[in-house]
Amino acid sequence: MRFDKKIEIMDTTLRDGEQTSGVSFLPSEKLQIAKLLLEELKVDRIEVASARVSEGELEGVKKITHWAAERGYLDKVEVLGFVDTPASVDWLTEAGAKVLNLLTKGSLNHLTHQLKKTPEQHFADIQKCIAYANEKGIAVNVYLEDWSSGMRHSRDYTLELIAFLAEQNVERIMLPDTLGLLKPAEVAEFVGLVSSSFPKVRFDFHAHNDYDLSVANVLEAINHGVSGVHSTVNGLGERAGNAPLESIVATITDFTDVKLNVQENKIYRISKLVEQFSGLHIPSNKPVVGENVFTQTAGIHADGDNKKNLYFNDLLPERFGRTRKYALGKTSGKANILKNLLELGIELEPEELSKVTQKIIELGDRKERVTTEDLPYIISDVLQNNSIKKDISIEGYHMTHSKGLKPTVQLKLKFYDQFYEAHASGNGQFDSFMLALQKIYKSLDKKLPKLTDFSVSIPPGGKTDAFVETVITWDFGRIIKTKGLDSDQTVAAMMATEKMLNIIEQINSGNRAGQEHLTKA
Ligand SMILES: CC(=O)SCCNC(=O)CCNC(=O)[C@H](O)C(C)(C)COP(=O)(O)OP(=O)(O)OC[C@H]1O[C@@H](n2cnc3c(N)ncnc32)[C@H](O)[C@@H]1OP(=O)(O)O
Repeated sequence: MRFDKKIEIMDTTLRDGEQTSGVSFLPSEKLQIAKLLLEELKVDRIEVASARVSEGELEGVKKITHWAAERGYLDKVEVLGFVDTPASVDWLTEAGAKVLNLLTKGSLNHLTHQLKKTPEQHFADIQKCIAYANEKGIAVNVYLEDWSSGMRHSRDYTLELIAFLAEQNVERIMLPDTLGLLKPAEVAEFVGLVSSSFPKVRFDFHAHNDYDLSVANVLEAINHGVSGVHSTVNGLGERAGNAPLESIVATITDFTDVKLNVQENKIYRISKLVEQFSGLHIPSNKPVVGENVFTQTAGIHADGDNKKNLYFNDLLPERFGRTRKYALGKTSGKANILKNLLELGIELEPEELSKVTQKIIELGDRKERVTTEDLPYIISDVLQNNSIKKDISIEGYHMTHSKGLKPTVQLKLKFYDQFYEAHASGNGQFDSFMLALQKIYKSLDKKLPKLTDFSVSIPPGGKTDAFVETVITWDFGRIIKTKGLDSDQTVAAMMATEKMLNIIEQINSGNRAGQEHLTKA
């Protein structure tokens, strides 16, 4: 069954989302999130707090209601409150809020064991609370807490409560799967039953994700008659969280005929803001907002995309303010690398492209992570290496760096067919390495050039796991510059030094390839 009607999204990141263990938003952060949710993303309503929680919470709600009143959004800002007349309603009044989401007990189990009241007493308390809220100019929606268990185990009570509320001055009845225990088939049955039994009532469905079924359950609830669903950004919420806003927007848009007000292209921005304020990192494979979910890794996929976007589905990244990426690693073929080169505006000859591909595969085998930003460094490294003969190589090293002790390096060098080892300690690891190298060169009756400049750079973006490029300028009467590339700065410098040793060796033996690396002094 499908309903071609409008569905409201009520986002509760600021109330249920904040019930995530360890998450607490500052009042100013709550205001920023509220503004983004209502003004940019354009969700229909937001729930911003539970009543009575704390002074800080009161301050946060006041900030939001003050702003919402100026913008004409007060009826979209909701606060959860309890059946505790007059406390919660008075709290809302002080906070300037105009919509109470009243938490009633939707299962006999919760009513009997937590409130220790009879249904008659509870209904009378609810009636009193609604009347008091209305007297204060506050509209009321009603949560039936633990509604899902109620429908399973105390259905008569739960339906009686709905029938009672249908006669009260309430805007909506909200059906929470408080413990996240429903299967989609049960959502279909329970929502179908209440919406057909009470056709005039507007129902919201509130999913939890304990069995990872929140999104499927939201779709079932929509298909069986609710007029609103609840979400949180990044699926924040107690235990396994609530239905993630980003996923329900994508699935409702693609799998139902329902039209939402939400602006999909703002989803990523708010997801990152909530990630930052909550301190909870978004898993990289989280649908829609995870770092990797629009990244193709396999060479075959990039090839298919080059030919006819063969590996696209309806979840186009641009819908959510994102872009498709092609990862670089051991499963990259040339097609993946071409995609990245295109982005950077770099063109390579076919032979150069093969060499760069080979290098990226090698790095991938060593578990090194390569990004688009690393690519120019890798290209330059591969192309320089390519023209250098390797008569001299660093075969092994052991470096120490400890507090209170001088750094040391044990170095093993291959000079043509012979192996040499030396140990040295200096001012830093690279200095120790150079001193050890000097010892070996001295024993060979050879001199090292003077190091005249040393620069280190990383690709833009400031990642600590980025490749480091070290460029060293050497003076041996003539000037040469060599580069090294590695995720470790000292190793990058050692690689640049190894190149220098080979270039000088080639120049001294009259090899033209070596001459190419000379710089005019
Ligand atoms: C579905 C949900 O996620 S509901 C989320 C509800 N929100 C919150 O719980 C917000 C955070 N909670 C709090 O800050 C506090 O629990 C407060 C301020 C609400 C209450 O604090 P306290 O007065 O210290 O009570 P405490 O937390 O120990 O116990 C809860 C009390 O509320 C009662 N209660 C539980 N549900 C309800 C309800 N729907 N309406 C009224 N009272 C209720 C309990 O019976 C208990 O009362 P008792 O001590 O007389 O037995």
